[in-house]
Amino acid sequence: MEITVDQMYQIENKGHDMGFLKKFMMENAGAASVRRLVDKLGNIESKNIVIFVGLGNNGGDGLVMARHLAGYGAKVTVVLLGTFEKIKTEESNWNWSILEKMTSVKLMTGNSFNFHFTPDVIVDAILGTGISGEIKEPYASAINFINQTDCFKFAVDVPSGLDPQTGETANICTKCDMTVTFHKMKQGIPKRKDLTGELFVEKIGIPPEAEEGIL
Ligand SMILES: NC(=O)C1=CN([C@@H]2O[C@H](COP(=O)(O)OP(=O)(O)OC[C@H]3O[C@@H](n4cnc5c(N)ncnc54)[C@H](OP(=O)(O)O)[C@@H]3O)[C@@H](O)[C@H]2O)[C@@H](O)CC1
Ligand SMILES: [K+]
Repeated sequence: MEITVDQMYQIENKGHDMGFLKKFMMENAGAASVRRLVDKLGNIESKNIVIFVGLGNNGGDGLVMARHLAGYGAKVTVVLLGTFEKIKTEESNWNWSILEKMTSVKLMTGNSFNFHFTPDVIVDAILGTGISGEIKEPYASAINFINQTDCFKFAVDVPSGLDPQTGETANICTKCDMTVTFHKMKQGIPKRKDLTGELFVEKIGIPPEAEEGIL
């Protein structure tokens, strides 16, 4: 069953109100994403993985992935597209503060994408269901960088720039090899397999009762 983005937000909020906090959903989303990536790529030890992170909860999922990937021995670089004071949500902030204590993950902020290595994998955790309008900077430059780099590209929830409700793209959008979306498929995403690559839906622990009265 495919759902609307609005239904997804209602289910997420109801689950949170039941006591299954968004930070737990985020943890499960990031962990499930890493499992899919490892299933696909096999041993990722010593692989260079760059995670582009937006300031909303899509970015938060990317921060969770960073911690899990470091646990697999990958060389992880996180590029926060802004400054940490501008992170929008409590759960993303919480995950950022954990990474600040981890020397195994390299943290970069701002809009310069000068790496002293070629990424093996890029994780696109820039924009998810919160997208609206034309893509602004520095997100647009990050999306351009991703599209110009030759490596495996993984989209968290939806390729950034793709509207998960309509399947329409903004002025710019990442083209990915794999996408993992959460809880249930959103209506617009499967219309654009050309941008999602292999597409999976992962459960993230939201109680089915959170759907009551919504679906
Ligand atoms: N559903 C679930 O159960 C769960 C969902 N989870 C995850 O949360 C994600 C949704 O998070 P979200 O609501 O924080 O929105 P998100 O996509 O991060 O974007 C908001 C940010 O983008 C910005 N922005 C917007 N448009 C822009 C533009 N055109 N150009 C530039 N910037 C733009 C906007 O900035 P603003 O316009 O407010 O200044 C704001 O900073 C969802 O996709 C999934 O990955 C999981 O954690 C687990 C549970
Ligand atoms: K994304």
